[in-house]
Amino acid sequence: MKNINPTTTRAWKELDQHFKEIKDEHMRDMFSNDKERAAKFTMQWEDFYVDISKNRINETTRELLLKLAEECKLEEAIESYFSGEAINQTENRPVLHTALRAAKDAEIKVRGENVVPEVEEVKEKIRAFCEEIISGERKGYTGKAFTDVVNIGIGGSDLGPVMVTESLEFYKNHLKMHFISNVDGDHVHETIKDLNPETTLFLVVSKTFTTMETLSNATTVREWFLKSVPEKEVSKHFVAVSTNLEKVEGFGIDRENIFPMWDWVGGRFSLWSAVGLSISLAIGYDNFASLLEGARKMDEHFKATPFKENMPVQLALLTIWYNNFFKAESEAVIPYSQYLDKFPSYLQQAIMESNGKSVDRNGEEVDYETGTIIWGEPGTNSQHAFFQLIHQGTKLIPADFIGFKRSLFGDKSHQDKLMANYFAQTEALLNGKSEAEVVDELKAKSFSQEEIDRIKTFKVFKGNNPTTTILIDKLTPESMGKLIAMYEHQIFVQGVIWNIFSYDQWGVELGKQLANKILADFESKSVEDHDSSTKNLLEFYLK
Ligand SMILES: O=P(O)(O)OC[C@H]1O[C@](O)(CO)[C@@H](O)[C@@H]1O
Repeated sequence: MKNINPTTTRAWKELDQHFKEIKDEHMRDMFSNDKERAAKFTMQWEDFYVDISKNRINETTRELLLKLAEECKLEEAIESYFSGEAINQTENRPVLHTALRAAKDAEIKVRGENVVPEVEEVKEKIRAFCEEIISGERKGYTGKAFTDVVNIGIGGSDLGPVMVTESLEFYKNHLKMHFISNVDGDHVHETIKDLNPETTLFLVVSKTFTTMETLSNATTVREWFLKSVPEKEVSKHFVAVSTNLEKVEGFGIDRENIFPMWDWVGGRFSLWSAVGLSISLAIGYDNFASLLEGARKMDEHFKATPFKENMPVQLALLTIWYNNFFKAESEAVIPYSQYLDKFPSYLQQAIMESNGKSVDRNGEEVDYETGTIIWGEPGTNSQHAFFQLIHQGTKLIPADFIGFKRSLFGDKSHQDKLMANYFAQTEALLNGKSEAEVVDELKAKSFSQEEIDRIKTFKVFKGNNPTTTILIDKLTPESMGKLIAMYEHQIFVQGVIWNIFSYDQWGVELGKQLANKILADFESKSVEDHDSSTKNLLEFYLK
């Protein structure tokens, strides 16, 4: 059976027509014409309150988007996703990050074998290891307890761990965490310069153990370590997380110091596996388990909730509405919590590496837009940086506003100011400010008519800028797990509707191959085999 091109569905055609009817409607009027609007477009589940009413949709839009999901066989796709079918067809693998947080007694089969017992075994290894390191029972080569942990990894082997570790900083213990990702030697040396090898633990994290950045960084760190420590002590200070046990052993890390993972876990969805070892070390295994539990609850919500009330489904359908009908070029994610500083960068990999595809599941070039561009920064900082463009620029930028009802230190005065801004921005983006309002305001400030006429147009805000408000009770390991999993499933739904394979990343391979070629050219000092621009640049660099 051919996979469905979404643009050939009846729902798509109806959405096209519906879009023409609704595209100029102002959300201000939608609200004043329907007093029930907010209630109709709000979803509540556990500690999550998600309000999508400040979006340029009405009930018909929602119905048609749901019809699109049905025609694209979303329900069947979810079943295949969770049951371990090889939905990553270009790599012939299942996509089972959900198995990493499944209940202990769940049965999830990969190639006929239930993988849950093996997952539990690795979790037990993580738990025991973290407890020994945190308590100081397991020590470095001179008998001192560990004080610092360095995670060496890149992409999914870095972004998830660093983002969660920083997001859950409040729950952290005494261990100081460091993350080395970039192959930039300055990054490596800046990180290790003040570390004491006697009390530092290194985690080399690479699913494939072939990634140039991680192997180079790990080699440099190992050499630095061996400058002051005998080689036999490496096993006390270096552990690895990988699927590639032979390569790790080849690097000189003992088999008992390897935490395995599996090819059915995609790098950008791997923080729930042993890739999250740094998270578990930083916040303790019990908190790591709560993070997983939150994600498991979101998995259940996603599987069992009717699509109309289903948070990941509704968020995904909105992105399709803006991306494919409004032709919005990007989406912003604005967390109103400084702890979530790295959340937008984490989502950039999760979303853009997954859905940046232009060939559909039939192997044909798509003739519609896919993958959305994601960017963002925490509020209120971002209000003083790029919000001007969202409010008064020419581009339509739908934005997710993530906030928490309660702060962690309980400073109500700050929390109220932070959240006043959070609510105010979505209200301002919705309503804008009309010319009449601007004129009244200027008159009240005793501006002359001449001055009013001169400046009024600059002060008008058109409004009608869509936002989704994701309001969560409190930032905890569990709510963080739910939040991340919500976006993971949003990515899945987008991929199903766009009819693309979300779980490979062939697009990053070419650059890697060329980097290796150029590295070889540096050695041989021969740069002939390049386009003239690259050749000139290489010559200039080598001079
Ligand atoms: O964990 P590895 O195998 O070192 O890969 C790191 C990253 O490289 C990629 O394969 C490509 O950037 C990512 O998907 C992955 O997260």
